[in-house]
Amino acid sequence: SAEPSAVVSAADVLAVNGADSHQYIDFKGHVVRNYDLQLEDIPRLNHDDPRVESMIANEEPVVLTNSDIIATALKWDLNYLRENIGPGNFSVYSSKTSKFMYFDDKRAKDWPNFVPPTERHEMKFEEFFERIANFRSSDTRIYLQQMLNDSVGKNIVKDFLGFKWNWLTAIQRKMKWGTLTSNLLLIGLPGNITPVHYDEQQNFFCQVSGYKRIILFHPDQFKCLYPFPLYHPCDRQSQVDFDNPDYARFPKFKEVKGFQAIVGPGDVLYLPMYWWHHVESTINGGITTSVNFWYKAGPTPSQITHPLTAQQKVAVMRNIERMLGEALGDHREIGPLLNCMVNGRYS
Ligand SMILES: CC[C@@H](CC(=O)C(=O)O)C(=O)O
Ligand SMILES: [Zn+2]
Repeated sequence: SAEPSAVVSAADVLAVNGADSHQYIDFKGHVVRNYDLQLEDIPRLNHDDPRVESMIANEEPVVLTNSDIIATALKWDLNYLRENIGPGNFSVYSSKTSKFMYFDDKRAKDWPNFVPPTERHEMKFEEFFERIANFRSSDTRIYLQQMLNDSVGKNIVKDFLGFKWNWLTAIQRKMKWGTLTSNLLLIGLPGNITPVHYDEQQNFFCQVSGYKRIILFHPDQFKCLYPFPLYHPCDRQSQVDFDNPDYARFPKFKEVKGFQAIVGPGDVLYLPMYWWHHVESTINGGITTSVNFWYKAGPTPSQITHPLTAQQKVAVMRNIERMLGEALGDHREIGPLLNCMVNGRYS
């Protein structure tokens, strides 16, 4: 893990997190949480470096620096957004901790002991702006996470149209990705954390303001990250709490190997589908604004070669869980049936 630096400004940490109990380190000038993890750096290449396309083609994460993909959004500070974002409603999540774990509330009814980790509130941008401007470390934390839609003002539309669509569309076509499903606008407080999870879409994660530290794991680390069951509200999210790992329940977490990157204004992280990622707004980087581009996967290749890739094995495991849930008619029967199938026979 990154060596804890000599001095982390306690004032920085207290200012945003109050007297929380976590240790922080200074990673390349950015104050981030200290996790006991083996992390290598993600490559950083200029966006017009010829190696970029082959890394994306090989589904290897890479940070594109000085990218002008969303150059027109670099002026999106909170004042500009308040003036131009429009009259629409925004999904703003609140959390009693620094963590904002995603959950599918439609599934919560099937899990009686499930405690929602966050609450979703609909509010106008003006209200969000006021809450952020007056945030004190004792307040409940908030995180705006809203898909850009046609309710945005004309200046935001103009900025959006100004994104480097010819580059994005060329990559989408070359990589045979599916459609662009959405652009999520993310505005968070220093110290906000999205715990480690994977998505089933290709992602260009663009940093507009502030700094985020992103920890990534290859899809072949599935066995070390113990995702919730597919039918659980927190499907695709790891059960392991990085701040307090339960090594008794999740012993292979000790062996996990990962990567990390800091993204700042103008940086774009290519985040390949099925790659696990933990996202953290640095303590000393100010309010963070990000915009992502989620693309559906392309069609399954007609020729499947063996051995299967890690991504394909994750897709196979998900299909088995999904099919068993349908066949058994009750997600609670999936574990016992799989144990019956594997214990003493394949294990
Ligand atoms: C969704 C929130 C997260 C980003 C992410 O997980 C993604 O773009 O897939 C973050 O920035 O906190
Ligand atoms: Zn994600």
